[in-house]
Amino acid sequence: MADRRNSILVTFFCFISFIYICECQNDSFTIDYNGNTFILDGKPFRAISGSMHYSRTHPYYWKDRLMKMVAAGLNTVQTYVPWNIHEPTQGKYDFTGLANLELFLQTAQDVGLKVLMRSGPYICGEWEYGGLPAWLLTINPNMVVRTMDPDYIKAVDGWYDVLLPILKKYLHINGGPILMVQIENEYGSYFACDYDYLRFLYQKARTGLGEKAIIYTTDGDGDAYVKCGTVEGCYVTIDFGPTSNPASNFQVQRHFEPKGPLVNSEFYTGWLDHWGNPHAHTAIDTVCNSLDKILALGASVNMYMFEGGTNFGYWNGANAPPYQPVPTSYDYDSPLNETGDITDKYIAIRQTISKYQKLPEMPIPPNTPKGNYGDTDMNFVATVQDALSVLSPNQPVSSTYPLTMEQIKFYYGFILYRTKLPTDITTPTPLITGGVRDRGYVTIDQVPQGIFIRDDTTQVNITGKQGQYLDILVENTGRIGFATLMNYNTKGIIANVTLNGKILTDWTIYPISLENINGTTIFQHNIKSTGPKKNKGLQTPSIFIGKIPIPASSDEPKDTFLDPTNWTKGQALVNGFNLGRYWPVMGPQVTLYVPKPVLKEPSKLNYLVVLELENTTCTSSSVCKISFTDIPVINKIPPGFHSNIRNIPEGYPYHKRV
Ligand SMILES: CCCC/N=C1\SC[C@@H]2[C@H](O)[C@H](O)[C@@H](O)CN12
Repeated sequence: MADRRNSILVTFFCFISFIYICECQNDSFTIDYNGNTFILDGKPFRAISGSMHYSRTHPYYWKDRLMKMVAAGLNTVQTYVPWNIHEPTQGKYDFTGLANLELFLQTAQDVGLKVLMRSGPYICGEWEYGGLPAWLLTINPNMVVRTMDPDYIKAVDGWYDVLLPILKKYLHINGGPILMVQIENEYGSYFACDYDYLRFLYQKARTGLGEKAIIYTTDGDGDAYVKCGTVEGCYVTIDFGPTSNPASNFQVQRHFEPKGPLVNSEFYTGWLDHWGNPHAHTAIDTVCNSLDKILALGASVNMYMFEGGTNFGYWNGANAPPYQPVPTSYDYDSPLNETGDITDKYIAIRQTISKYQKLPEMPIPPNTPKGNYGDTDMNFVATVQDALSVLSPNQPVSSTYPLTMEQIKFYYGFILYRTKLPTDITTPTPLITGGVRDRGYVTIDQVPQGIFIRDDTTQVNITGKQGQYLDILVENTGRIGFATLMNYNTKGIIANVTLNGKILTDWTIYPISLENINGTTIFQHNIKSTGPKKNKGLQTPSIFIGKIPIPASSDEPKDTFLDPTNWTKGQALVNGFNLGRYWPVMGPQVTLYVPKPVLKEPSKLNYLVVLELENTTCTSSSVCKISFTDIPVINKIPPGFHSNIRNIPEGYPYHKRV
């Protein structure tokens, strides 16, 4: 009898122990330093990951892109948290629309992807100011970001108090999809090498995320980079592209992590663009041959980018020196193109992965249909000056000398500086400024005189009469997001303006909000304008509006592309959604991506609003056109280049990246 009781007790104990072990292994993610691998829920895990930035894809399409990543054999998605989209003004937070972080994390979990979370506060990524909020510059324009600068640290501390509880909730060890959290970004590439700053971030993250969370860093594959890029407690990972030898690259990681999983956090499938340079291109074979070697080593790898997406609005960043803004398209020549379509690079990468990982038994989700809507008649509304009642409805700022955008707490897009000519100027006279960031469109009583261009044109010769308006419409084309010049990022007019050597004073400053213009406001305000004036090959910066001719059909609207060919440079908004900047004369990007969800069904009016800064074929009396096409062009060969970049021939079922 006693034996029977004991055997039942032993069986029961074994059962309880088994349950306990299983429970402990569920919701666990650890590093096995002896096995050189991650352990996920008790089993070895190798991340096959791709980068997609939620702030660069319309949330309507997040699931589409993530499902395509699953279909390619990926088990993980990597993404950045852009601080500036979440805290647009200090102490005010936004987690909606493109900034809906929790929806993105929930969607990733729903499709079965784990997440590598890059929490910042700095993220680089060719994003505006590397993700840092521009209001930092109002606290102290001489702030040295990414250091223990007290003003910077106070702002980071406040932001992490908001962000970390969200990330903790979504950690895998708490039932969410996040496997591990990166702090900072390639910090070893930054001049400061401030270990106290890294320790602050690490301690803040450790406290906020808990003892079990894996916190890591990413740096370029060089000992000097990693030495300044990481700190005790963080797991070291590196990044390198497809043209080097993975085995030797990983030796750098091994210098700092003798044991543990090999991780390439950014395996470049393509590269970034700058306005005026040819579209980046990395050959498919180059990418796949190197990926094959990385996978053969048993390493975890994140493909940067897997889907690049778009810098909507004013969110593009810039590099320097020389100052080079990044285009609206963040296509990155990546496996999923800017609009999330399958490319032949996707097919080839999927094939490579299939050698190491059983592909899911699911069809590859199809490309989204594209709408070819033809020409939109664009009607002249007003010059910027004549539309100020709508574009800048609040009281303008008056100042003896020009103030920066940050000084008037207006951070992105356009700002108009106005003063009056102090005397008659009968012969062309030099108007000079050493500090317009980044392009300044000069008019005298709305007659174009020329353009100030950062790092290029600092003098414009003007003529005019005493008392006429001297206007400078300044475009902030994106804050620098990499290296030392990040600390020189104020925008607008940042130095005095002189006319014939004399400092001009008594300025009136108008922040410009293009979102205020739509199909009703222009009638409500009964804007009157004498029409753009033309001079020196330029015309007064002007607003145009048109109704997009979407046919009445049950399968409309669709994704489409705005083609501003015959226009020069400006900004485009559809139904108030800021698509981004266009600059077809410069390239490589010509068309702007219009995601389907920003369009209304055909029975309703879809308005296109354009600010054209330089010139068009139309005037106030003639209607001009902008077409909506189903074929993107982002690889125009820019002036002065004779690149061998091949056009992307269109083809079903996917776009060819040859
Ligand atoms: C040679 C410059 C290296 C700077 N690092 C870059 S340029 C493209 C990518 C993205 O910016 C990414 O956000 C960086 O982490 C690494 N990287």
